[in-house]
Amino acid sequence: MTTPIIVGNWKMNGLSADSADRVKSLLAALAERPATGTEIVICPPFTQLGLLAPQLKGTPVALGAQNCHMDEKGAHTGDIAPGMLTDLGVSHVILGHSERRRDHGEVDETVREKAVAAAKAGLTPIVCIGETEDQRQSGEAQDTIGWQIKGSLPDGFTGVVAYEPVWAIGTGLAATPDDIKSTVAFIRAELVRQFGESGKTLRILYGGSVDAGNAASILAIPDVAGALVGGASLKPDAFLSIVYAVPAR
Ligand SMILES: O=C[C@H](O)COP(=O)(O)O
Repeated sequence: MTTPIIVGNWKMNGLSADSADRVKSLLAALAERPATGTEIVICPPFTQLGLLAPQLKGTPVALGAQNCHMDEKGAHTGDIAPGMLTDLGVSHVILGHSERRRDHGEVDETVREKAVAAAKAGLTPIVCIGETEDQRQSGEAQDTIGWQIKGSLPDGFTGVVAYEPVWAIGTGLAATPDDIKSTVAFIRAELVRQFGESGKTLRILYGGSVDAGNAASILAIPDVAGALVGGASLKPDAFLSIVYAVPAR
């Protein structure tokens, strides 16, 4: 059976005090009302990982990072190796987020190399794919996603795929359930084409303006295993509403 997964991507938000408070609120609520059977991951900025790791140890909330390098160590100023993340107790890493593709020239090939390195270090890679507004308008959404799947996911990939239409990120305009359903069906077919049997079980998340109001309808889509949540993950109540909106399957 597929384990649902809700991932909170804090992006470049969080100082020591507010991060610790946010986690405290999450843990207190989950102690009152456990979300048994759902994997919950929060991905704060690198600067908070070491501080939050002890707070999260032994709790139902796992710790993720927002990026990593593809090398184990070396002369890469300002970068973080996968082993440095596991060393802190990090278990997941987001790779190829469209904001990194946009701001840092991240391309499919580097995402693939990072996914290999992350998995080798014992991290679960969460690889992001999704079309821009221009690609959508020009009818290239599926081609784009198809190429990203081929280019970003390495042989033997066992991580998580996050479908995030770029135009839906941070805009308050989530894709409609019908659109998500058809795109996820396309992604599933591509995964099966690329990986055979194992492509049938890889988890696919949706991300892009998921909030407390739309989570239930998005998470009810049969092949959507969860959500990658940005803005709403900064508000414990909203994030928890999304966690609790995961349907029993
Ligand atoms: O990683 C998260 C996504 O980019 C979605 O962000 P958002 O929920 O703020 O639209």
